Amino acid sequence: MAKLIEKTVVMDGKAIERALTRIAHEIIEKNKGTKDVIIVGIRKRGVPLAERLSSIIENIEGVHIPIGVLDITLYRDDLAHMSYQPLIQETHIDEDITNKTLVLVDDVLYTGRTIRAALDALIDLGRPKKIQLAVLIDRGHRELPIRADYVGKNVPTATKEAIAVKLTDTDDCDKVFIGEYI
Ligand SMILES: O=P(O)(O)OC[C@H]1O[C@H](OP(=O)(O)OP(=O)(O)O)[C@H](O)[C@@H]1O
Ligand SMILES: O=c1cc[nH]c(=O)[nH]1
Repeated sequence: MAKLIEKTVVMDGKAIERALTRIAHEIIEKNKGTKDVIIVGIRKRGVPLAERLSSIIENIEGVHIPIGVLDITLYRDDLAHMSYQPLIQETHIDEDITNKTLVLVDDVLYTGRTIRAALDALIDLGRPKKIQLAVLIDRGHRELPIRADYVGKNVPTATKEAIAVKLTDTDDCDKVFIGEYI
């Protein structure tokens, strides 16, 4: 199993908090408020990011935004290996998504395969009015015509590198670094 070595820290906890606060404002602005907005986090780290966005929006607007969860696993040898297949494990969205604005949230956007699988799963559930995408990091290297509406930080990377997002909810701290497999 390849080991990921930390090379460069690209966001610390403060930077992550500021980026999420900006994205929360952008979501409110783009949707002219929060009516009919549901935030859907992709496990694993998209879920705490979705919760943080929902709570920031609630602080700004005084409105609770419902959260849904998609569990999608990528089958592959390691992150440097390009051809992997996303598999939908579970979908938990309590609300009816018909005519709603869904904001999908993930930590890293890379090839776009996870988001394509997420779109398939959401469209199977019903007919949302629109689906938007928020990611903490866009590292480039798309293999599908997918782009994010809200980006915390664009981080150009080499394919041999990997982005690691660490969040206190799932790890020991809040930080994003570029690493390399050895
Ligand atoms: O654009 P893509 O090429 O699909 O890559 C992005 C996905 O890869 C990572 O998930 P990972 O499989 O590492 O799972 P994790 O979220 O549990 O860390 C990341 O969280 C995204 O979901
Ligand atoms: O570098 C990458 C690519 C996909 N997913 C990650 O979490 N990091």
